Amino acid sequence: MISFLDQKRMDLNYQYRNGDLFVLMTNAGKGVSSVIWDNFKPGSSILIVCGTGNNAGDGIMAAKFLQDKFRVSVYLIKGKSSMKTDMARKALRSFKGKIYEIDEIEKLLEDADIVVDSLLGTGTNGELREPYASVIKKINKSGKKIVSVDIPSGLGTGTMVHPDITVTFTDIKEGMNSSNSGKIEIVDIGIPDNAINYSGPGDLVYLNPPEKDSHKGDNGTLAIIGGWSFHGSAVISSMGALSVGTDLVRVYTTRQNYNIISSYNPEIIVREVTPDSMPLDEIRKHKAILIGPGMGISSIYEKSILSLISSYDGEIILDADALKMLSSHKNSLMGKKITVTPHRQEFLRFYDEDPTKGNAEILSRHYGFTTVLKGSTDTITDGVNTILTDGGNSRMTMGGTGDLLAGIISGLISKGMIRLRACSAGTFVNKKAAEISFNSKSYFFSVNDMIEAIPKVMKLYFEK
Ligand SMILES: NC(=O)C1=CN([C@@H]2O[C@H](COP(=O)(O)OP(=O)(O)OC[C@H]3O[C@@H](n4cnc5c(N)ncnc54)[C@H](OP(=O)(O)O)[C@@H]3O)[C@@H](O)[C@H]2O)[C@@H](O)CC1
Ligand SMILES: [K+]
Repeated sequence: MISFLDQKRMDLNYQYRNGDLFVLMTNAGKGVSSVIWDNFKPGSSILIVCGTGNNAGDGIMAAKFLQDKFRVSVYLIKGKSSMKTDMARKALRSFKGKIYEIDEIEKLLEDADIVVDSLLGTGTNGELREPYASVIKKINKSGKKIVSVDIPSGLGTGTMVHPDITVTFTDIKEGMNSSNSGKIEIVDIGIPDNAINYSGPGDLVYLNPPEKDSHKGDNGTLAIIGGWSFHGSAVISSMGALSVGTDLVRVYTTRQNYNIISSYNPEIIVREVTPDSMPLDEIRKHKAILIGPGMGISSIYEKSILSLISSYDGEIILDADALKMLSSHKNSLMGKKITVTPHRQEFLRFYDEDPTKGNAEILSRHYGFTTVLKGSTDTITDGVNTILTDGGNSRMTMGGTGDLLAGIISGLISKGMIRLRACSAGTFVNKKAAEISFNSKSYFFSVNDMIEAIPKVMKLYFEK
C-alpha cells in the first residue's frame, strides 16, 4: 500500500537519481492501454478526461497507444495552456490526435463508450475545487464504462469518480478498495530500486512546515544530555537540531562546561546538572531527548540516565557514549521509542555482532529500535523497512559529523517526523551538506561549513 506522500517521495527520488519521469509516464500510459485492450472491444470510442498534472500525462500517453485500435479523443479540463508539469506538457506535445478544451463535456461524454479518468492522481490535496467536482459528477452520471488512472479522481474527498476499473501503478494507493475503485489492476511501471530503497530529497516530504498560528515549541523541543566530558559534541548536536528548524534546544551539562556551551550560540539554552542529579520533570517536557554526545561514561551517570529513560514516554535518541553505557541494558529499552545511531565500532560494542545491514535489521526487529548504522553508506532500518543513504565524501571521517547527524535526526524527530523518515531524511541532509561543503572547500571543509550548509540543503529540497 502506497500513500500519496510515499508516491511523491518516490517521484522526487526517482528524478534526483534518474532524470525526468517520462519513461515512467510512458510505461504508465502503456499499462492503461493494455488493460483497455484486454477489457474492451476494438473500435470503441474512448474519451480521455485530463486534469493538469502528471495523472493527465499518463492518460495522454495511454491515448497515444490506444489510437491504433480505438477512436480516441482527449479532453483537457483547463485547456492546453494550464498543464502544470513539464512531463504532462511533453506528453501533450507528443500526442497527435483529437484534443478538446473548450467544448462542453456533456456532448463528448455522450459520444463515448469508455471514459478514461485522468483528472487527478496522487497530487490531490484538500477538498475538490471546481471545475473538477462538476466534471466528476457528469462522468458518474454518464452511464459509460469508466477506467480510472492510478486512483479514482477525488478519492479521499467528498466527491469522487466511481470507476469500473482502476489501473494503479506499482501498488495499491491508500484508501483504495474494490467498492470505491472497481476492479483494481496493478501495473508495474518499472520504478527502480534506487527510488524506493535509497534516501533522497523526497524523504523531506514527510516534514510539515510550521503552521501559521503555531507557538514556540510546537515545531520541536529537544533536550540534549551530554557535553559533560566533551562540550564540543553537545554544541555540534545542538547546531544540527537548530539548523533543521527545531524551536528549542536545551543542553543539560556540567557546571564546568555550562559557560563554554552557552557562549557558543545564544540560541542554545543550557542547564547545569550534575550527572547523578537531573531535573527529570523539566527534561521530560521535551518532545525528544538525545542522550550521549560528549557525555563520557561513568557509573555515577548510569543510574540517572536509566531512571530518565524508564520514566519518559517520548522519543529517545541514543548516540556515542550512551550506546556504550547502555549496551548491557538493552532489554530495559524495549517498549520505548528508541532510535540508535551507532557507527560501525559502536554497533559492534552495543550489539556484539558485526556491523552489517542484516544485523542492524535483526537488532531493530528484536528490540523495536530504529537503527542508523553510519558508514560510507548509512543503513536505516526499523527491522521491517530498510533504507540506504549513499553520497557524502571521505572528509566526513572528521570528528563531529556523527554528533551533527545525531542532532539533525533528533531535531527532525522532535518536529514530529516518524523515526524511520527522520533518519532517512536526516542522513540525506547530512551527506548533502558535506557534498556542498566539499564543492567549495574540497577536503578542507569543517563541521562548521556543514552546519552552514544544512539550511541551504533544507531550503533546496523542502517542498510543500
Ligand atoms: N512514481 C509514480 O508512480 C508515477 C506517477 N505518475 C502519475 O503522477 C500522478 C501524480 O501527479 P501529480 O503529482 O502531478 O498530481 P496530479 O494528481 O496529476 O494533479 C495535481 C493537480 O491537480 C489539481 N488539484 C490538486 N488537488 C485538487 C483539488 N482538491 N481540487 C481540484 N484540483 C486539484 C492541481 O492543479 P490545478 O487545479 O491547480 O490546475 C494540481 O496541480 C500519479 O497519480 C500518477 O498518475 C506517473 O506519471 C509517473 C510515475
Ligand atoms: K485519476
